Amino acid sequence: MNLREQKWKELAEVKQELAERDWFMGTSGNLAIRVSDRPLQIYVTPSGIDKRKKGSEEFLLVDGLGRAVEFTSLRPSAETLLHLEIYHRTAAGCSLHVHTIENNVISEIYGDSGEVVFQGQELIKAFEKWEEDAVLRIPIIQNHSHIPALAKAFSQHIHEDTGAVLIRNHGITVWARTAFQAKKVLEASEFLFQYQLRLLQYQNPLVCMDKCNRRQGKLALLK
Ligand SMILES: CSC[C@@H](O)[C@@H](O)C(=O)COP(=O)(O)O
Ligand SMILES: [Zn+2]
Repeated sequence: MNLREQKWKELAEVKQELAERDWFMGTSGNLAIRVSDRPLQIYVTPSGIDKRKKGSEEFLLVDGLGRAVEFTSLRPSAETLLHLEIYHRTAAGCSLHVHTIENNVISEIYGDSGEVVFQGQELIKAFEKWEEDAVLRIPIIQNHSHIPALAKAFSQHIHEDTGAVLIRNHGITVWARTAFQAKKVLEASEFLFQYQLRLLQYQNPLVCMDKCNRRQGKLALLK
């Protein structure tokens, strides 16, 4: 198996696992893997397709500017520029983007603070943070519809070979050295989001109800 085939297989396997988790609702999500460095080439998912589908059109090869390297009728993911920011700035080998209810709700609850912070959670170790009092900060950026603006805002938070950024009411993008590690970071992030939401529900049921009632009150006033 040559390098390209190997990278294709690696990304296809992760894609299959994320599909089994139902993390590609409504054609959302996009994935990429580094194939070569000089010149930079990555496999990325095509735009607008159902990422649960398997076959010969799961990925296309693009260059460092996001242009298809070989003749194809497929369009690269609309968010290819975000993936490229990662590969230009770090030694990451794989990047994954998914929309889930949990990552969207967390991004809305903590969006005004610009980050969601975790501490004292075992799964922080998935981010290569091993100290007992380690703090994990996941930045939350605005969801600009202009992709170059989104990519610029996103790039401000790419500092290491492993990382994660939430895009408010949109989804999460994670990256790491290998496809396996990127999947690990993604799963750990989603675990932490689910935990945090469950905790908030138990700790603040009255606050939740109050907010809900106020919102309903507002809606009633609008009618
Ligand atoms: C189906 S709307 C979601 C898209 O706007 C986008 O956010 C997304 O994740 C998938 O875009 P794509 O161009 O298919 O890679
Ligand atoms: Zn998206």
